[in-house]
Amino acid sequence: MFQKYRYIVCIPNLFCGICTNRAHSVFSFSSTVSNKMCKPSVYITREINKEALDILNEHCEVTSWTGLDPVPRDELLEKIENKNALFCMLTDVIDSKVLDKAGQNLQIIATMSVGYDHLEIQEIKKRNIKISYTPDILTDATAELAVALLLTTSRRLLEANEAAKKGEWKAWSPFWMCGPGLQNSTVGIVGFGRIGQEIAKRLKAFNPKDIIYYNRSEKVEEAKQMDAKKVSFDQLLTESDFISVSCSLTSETMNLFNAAAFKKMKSTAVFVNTSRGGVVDQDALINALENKTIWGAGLDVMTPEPLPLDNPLLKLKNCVVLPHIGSACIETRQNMAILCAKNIIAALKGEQMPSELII
Ligand SMILES: O=C(O)[C@H](O)CO
Repeated sequence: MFQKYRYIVCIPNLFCGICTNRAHSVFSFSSTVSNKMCKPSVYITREINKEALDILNEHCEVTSWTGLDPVPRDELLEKIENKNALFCMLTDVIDSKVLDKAGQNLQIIATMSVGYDHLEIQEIKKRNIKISYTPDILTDATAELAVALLLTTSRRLLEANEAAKKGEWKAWSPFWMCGPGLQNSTVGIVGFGRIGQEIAKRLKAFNPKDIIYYNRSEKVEEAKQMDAKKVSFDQLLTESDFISVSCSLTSETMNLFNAAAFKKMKSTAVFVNTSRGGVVDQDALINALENKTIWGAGLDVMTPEPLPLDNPLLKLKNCVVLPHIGSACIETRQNMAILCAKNIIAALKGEQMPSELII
């Protein structure tokens, strides 16, 4: 689309309908007057795969942060100025300060994540900036990780591996390294969206007695396949042997798992969180694990991330901590970046984005 307009000049402070820059005005000239190509600008907050970058480079002027760590705040505030598009990660807080710095040219914020609690949605909407995210393509990878984490926690895989390495494995022993099994258990899923349903589907293969879920709305059709039943939050807490959390972080789910919630759980319960750390009151969880109010926890997400090395969660034997790797399958992450790039190009062309966040 952009190539059509080969000879254009941008004059600041007026409106450009071609390069999509709100602060430019476009005049078409004959080739003898000017051959300056005006491309929209994109800032990427991390290094991404070549396939995704190629899509962007074809149509846009791309600048990126190439450090291994997340882009420093000051760098982001400097580089976002006058950009047309922002390709960001869940590690980047996009608030009014960033948006003010970006100015009126910013048209699309594409986050390479399904979660969007790092975006100040109201501020973004107020400025008529579009938002895209990456649902669906990471569902299988995240569900797979949730199941792996549940089994790692319940069957004490890390503890057992460490014992073997440390020479604590003296002989096969009848009750050593035992943990709760899924067979005949009750599995509770909190947040029965795409990821929650896929977790339930996978866990069904382990022959639990019941699968129950807690969700704002009832998912009658979706639940049929795994014979899952909607229950109240309290019922899920009291009846579940395994609780897997896959809801998004909102004002309603913030600290949903507090001291009162852990108290209602079975002392044999295994708690697994692959959504966001904010859904858990972490001090209450530490207490519950230390006092054996619950049996164990597997966490892919926590507060803050990364977890400081002196955090008690890292010292507890009944807690497995992973560094937020839910969607970390090679192909999944590549596809997430490609989807972000496609969303940006579509938004800049004024076309429908493949995965716009509409809330
Ligand atoms: O929000 C997301 O995309 C996930 O947390 C990434 O693993």
